Amino acid sequence: MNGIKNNVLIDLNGNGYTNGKCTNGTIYHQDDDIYTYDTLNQIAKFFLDRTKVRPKIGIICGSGLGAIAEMLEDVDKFPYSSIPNFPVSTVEGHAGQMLFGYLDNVPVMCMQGRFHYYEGYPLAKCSMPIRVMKLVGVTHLIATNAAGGLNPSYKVGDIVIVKDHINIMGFAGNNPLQGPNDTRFGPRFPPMNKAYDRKLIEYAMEIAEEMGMKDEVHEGVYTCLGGPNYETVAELKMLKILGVDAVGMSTVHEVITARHCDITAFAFSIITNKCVTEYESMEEANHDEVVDVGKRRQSILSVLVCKMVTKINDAAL
Ligand SMILES: O=P(O)(O)O[C@H]1O[C@H](CO)[C@@H](O)[C@H]1O
Ligand SMILES: Nc1nc2[nH]cnc2c(=O)[nH]1
Repeated sequence: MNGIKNNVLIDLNGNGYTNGKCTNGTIYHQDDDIYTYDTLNQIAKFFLDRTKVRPKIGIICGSGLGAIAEMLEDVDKFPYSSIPNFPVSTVEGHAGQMLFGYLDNVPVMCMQGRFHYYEGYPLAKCSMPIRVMKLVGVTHLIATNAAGGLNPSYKVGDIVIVKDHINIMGFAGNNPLQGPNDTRFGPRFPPMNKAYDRKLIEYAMEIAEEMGMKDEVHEGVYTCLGGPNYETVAELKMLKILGVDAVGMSTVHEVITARHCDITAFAFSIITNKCVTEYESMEEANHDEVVDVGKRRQSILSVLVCKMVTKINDAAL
């Protein structure tokens, strides 16, 4: 059971949360959505006190892609509900736990479940785990997501290596960096023209070629809408004109937050559905299909993530 019931947020474990308190009496959350440096440092310390793993790479598993986390070895697991001041996952396909462990002997931390704006969390709260990653020593982010394929050449199951994004929510004045800027994380006005690391994109394309997947892997432009509804035909036609290839409801605010604090960012989408751009079409996007396609492709994506982790580590980027 998860969702919102009688104004109480219910997490995937059935715990209820109201006014920042878990209804079993434990206080899990602060009462507001401001994540100060001190609060984030406390969360980082919570992890560092409980695991010996000192991660260099942070991974975020998208919808239906939780198996990526299952490749980790010597794992320490922290359900989000056990972490002080941490939000909880309320979406199907997002287990809601932080894992620390090793991928091919490389120390990593992995979010098995992310936070979305449509769950009721402000963007800064959705992306605050990135700052926690920074504080525990992460230098590289690998963000994965499920997305609708707007580029007509994309097929369901294809992989899109994100080469750039369009921050549509930012156009409307909504940005995870809004509010007072803490220069311990980064500058007030961070550049974003090199948001997605070019070297990592090239590595990913090389890996795709080695894996014989060249035809299923593309470089593309991703955008994040607020959700939770999927797009209208007119909205998709507009996004196409803007140059968008893949449409989702995540990742952009995570990457902005990562780049602000100088974490190198890499992201890819699994195309879980084709965006419907014709009124005559009988197809409709639905989350069950999104999660199913993610699950079907997660073993190949896990290999891709694993090879990227090794490459980042070997190249000491
Ligand atoms: O971006 P991830 O978390 O992979 O999930 C995507 O899939 C869900 C919609 O089916 C939305 O949450 C969208 O953002
Ligand atoms: N916004 C959006 N998010 C998605 N996540 C998976 N598919 C889609 C889609 O078609 N649109």
